[in-house]
Amino acid sequence: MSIFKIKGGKKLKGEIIPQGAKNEALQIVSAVLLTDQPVTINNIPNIRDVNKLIELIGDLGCKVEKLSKDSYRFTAATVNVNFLETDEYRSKAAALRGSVMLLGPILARFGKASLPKPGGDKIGRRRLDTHFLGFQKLGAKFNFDAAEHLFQIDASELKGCYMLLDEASVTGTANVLMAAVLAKGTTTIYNAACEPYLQQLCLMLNRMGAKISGVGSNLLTIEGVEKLGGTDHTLLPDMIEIGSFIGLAAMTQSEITIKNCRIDMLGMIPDIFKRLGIKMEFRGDDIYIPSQNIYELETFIDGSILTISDAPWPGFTPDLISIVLVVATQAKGTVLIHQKMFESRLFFTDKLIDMGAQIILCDPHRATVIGLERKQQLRGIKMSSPDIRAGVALLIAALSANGVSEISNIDQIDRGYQYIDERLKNLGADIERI
Ligand SMILES: CC(=O)N[C@H]1[C@@H](OP(=O)(O)OP(=O)(O)OC[C@H]2O[C@@H](n3ccc(=O)[nH]c3=O)[C@H](O)[C@@H]2O)O[C@H](CO)[C@@H](O)[C@@H]1O
Ligand SMILES: C=C(OP(=O)(O)O)C(=O)O
Repeated sequence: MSIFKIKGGKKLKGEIIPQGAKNEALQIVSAVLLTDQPVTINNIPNIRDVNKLIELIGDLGCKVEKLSKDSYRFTAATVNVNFLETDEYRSKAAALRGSVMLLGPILARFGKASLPKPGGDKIGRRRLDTHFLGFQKLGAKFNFDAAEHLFQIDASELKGCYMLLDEASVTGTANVLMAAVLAKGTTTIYNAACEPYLQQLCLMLNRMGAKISGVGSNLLTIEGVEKLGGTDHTLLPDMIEIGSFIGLAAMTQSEITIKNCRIDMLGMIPDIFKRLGIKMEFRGDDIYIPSQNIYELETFIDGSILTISDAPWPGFTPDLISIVLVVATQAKGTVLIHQKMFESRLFFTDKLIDMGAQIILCDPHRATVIGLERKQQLRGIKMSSPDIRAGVALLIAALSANGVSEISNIDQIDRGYQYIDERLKNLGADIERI
């Protein structure tokens, strides 16, 4: 497995284009199984998780044509549902969380499916109850084979109904929605996740002939239809990459322009980075971040210490909490970082502490960061990337640090960030894949 070797402390400069969104790609690519007609998807990132899902779709019998470096045409005229029971499927699906979203479309179109435990980051408990309860409400019957660790699902007749999701799960909402578009009658999903990627999925399904209303809200109404047709779809820029690049610019005192950001879809992401004291300008649809020596953390209006926490959309995404935390280590001021959703995403702070950061890990969900205000640079060390976002946070720390760092387990980074070393080199970073 490769390692990133980084010589830190260099200011970077230039323009960077965000990749197509990983977590949107996983929903949208799964949805191609809902129709026997061709679906063309543009702006697909060349990253491990998405490539694996495309491979799985191909293994299931869907015709996959690569039209250009980031466009694919999928035609799922025939699908071999029995492939879901093979060892090959099981080992491939176990490698990525997104594989769980194949279930909704397969149940909707073929009435049966099986599911091994999906993969994804080990960042805390990641329940699938929302998915399963939603399918059950639509009439699916589950059988868990404990010995094989396999769920067998029979959904020969899905019927629309009202459901209140037990939590606003992103992949759970996408999955149940994809099952409901072909169910008989009307389904109402309350407490639906409503982040931009789900909005994109709804818009694409409507273009395919689905009847979904309430897009962008937490109350989706879906009138089931008999059949869906083909469409073209372009993925949004990856908002987590955009946030990561804002953090990178601030931490390394770099002047960076992030191109074509779809700023209208970023929700509160720019505002949260502004609360860290990071200056940025919106130039058309680009975000320009000037080189900044000191950035000062805001306090709350009453003068008390700022807390930054995650919440389901339109709250701040949990996937950027690790990036905010690392950026705060060089800020002026103190901030409490509260990762509410996942209980194992802050343990990487021990590596930042080894690098010289001032952090108190209060409990698995909360860390207080006392900014160094550039009085002291972080120092390069050897470390391993525990999950995708902590991996990038550590990469940002290493790029800002004095001396050489080595980051191992970079598969975790590669699963979500396309050609990251090449793109950072283009900005002037001293990074090598060894
Ligand atoms: C492939 C994909 O798209 N992955 C994203 C997706 O994962 P995923 O869809 O797996 O995450 P969920 O939205 O289900 O939420 C993750 C966990 O947060 C907790 N939870 C969730 C909602 C809620 O209102 N309250 C609550 O406590 C639950 O314990 C849940 O297990 O959404 C997560 C939350 O934005 C992101 O971190 C992941 O990057
Ligand atoms: C946690 C993430 O991904 P996954 O849900 O695929 O593990 C992420 O994208 O930050």
